[in-house]
Amino acid sequence: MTESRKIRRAGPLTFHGEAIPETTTDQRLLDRRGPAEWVHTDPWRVMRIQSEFVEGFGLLSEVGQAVSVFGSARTRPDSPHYTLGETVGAKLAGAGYTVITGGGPGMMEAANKGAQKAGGTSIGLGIELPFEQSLNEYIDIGVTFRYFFVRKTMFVKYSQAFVVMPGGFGTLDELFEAITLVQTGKVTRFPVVLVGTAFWGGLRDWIRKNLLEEGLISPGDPDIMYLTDDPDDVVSIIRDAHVNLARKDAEAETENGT
Ligand SMILES: C/C(=C\CNc1ncnc2c1ncn2[C@@H]1O[C@H](COP(=O)(O)O)[C@@H](O)[C@H]1O)CO
Repeated sequence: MTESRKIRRAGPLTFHGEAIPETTTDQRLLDRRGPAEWVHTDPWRVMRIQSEFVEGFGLLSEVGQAVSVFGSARTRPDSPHYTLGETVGAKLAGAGYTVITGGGPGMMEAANKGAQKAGGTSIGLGIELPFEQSLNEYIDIGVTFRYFFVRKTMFVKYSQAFVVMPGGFGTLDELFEAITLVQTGKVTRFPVVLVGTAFWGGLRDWIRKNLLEEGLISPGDPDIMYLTDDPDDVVSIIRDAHVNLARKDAEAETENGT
């Protein structure tokens, strides 16, 4: 009778005889610490980035129709802009939209507050910053990201419109990212509504004069942005855009015979 060769199965792998490792996978994981520098390397960061996507998708994938509201982190609660942001948040919630913001103070807080007080769902997608900051107190569901670009993906993927209140560099970054995505056809069903004609009118004029007249954008591009002062308009612009898109979808389906 021949002596049977030793065998080790490790997950999908099978080792025989001399090929059997000295330790098991669990021993290598649990039995010693080893050096720690690798947690500060890019390959490990990729894993952390991946886990942020996983957490974000997991948290937000069951959220219904949602609108992201952007605006200054510095607006004070006694500012008329704050009151306007609160009203916009409330109107969006009243129309059945979940309100998503950056979860911070100022206009983000205003929109979250309005949405929550109106009985809607209020979400904050916070960002780790060099200084201590917690999510504002008007958030039902919150997550804090390490990476700006992961967080930006969440705003775009899980909202059906962007509302942009008065703000500074961060707000402008979010606005220009949104209109670039629409301009390049990366998102196709996405109204971008700027609230505050006195605040935003100058930017729209500048875009028309300097970008359109110079041929740096196409004639239809300025129209990617809607401008209004009226919170009711915000809701109807978004609703109408979605109704039009649904109608176009239905027409396309009929044409394709699907
Ligand atoms: C400046 C202060 C706090 C910053 N905290 C923020 N928390 C969450 N999100 C933020 C914060 N700052 C900027 N953002 C994002 O950019 C937009 C606002 O930027 P702006 O430069 O103030 O216009 C906003 O929509 C966020 O998504 C001190 O309190």
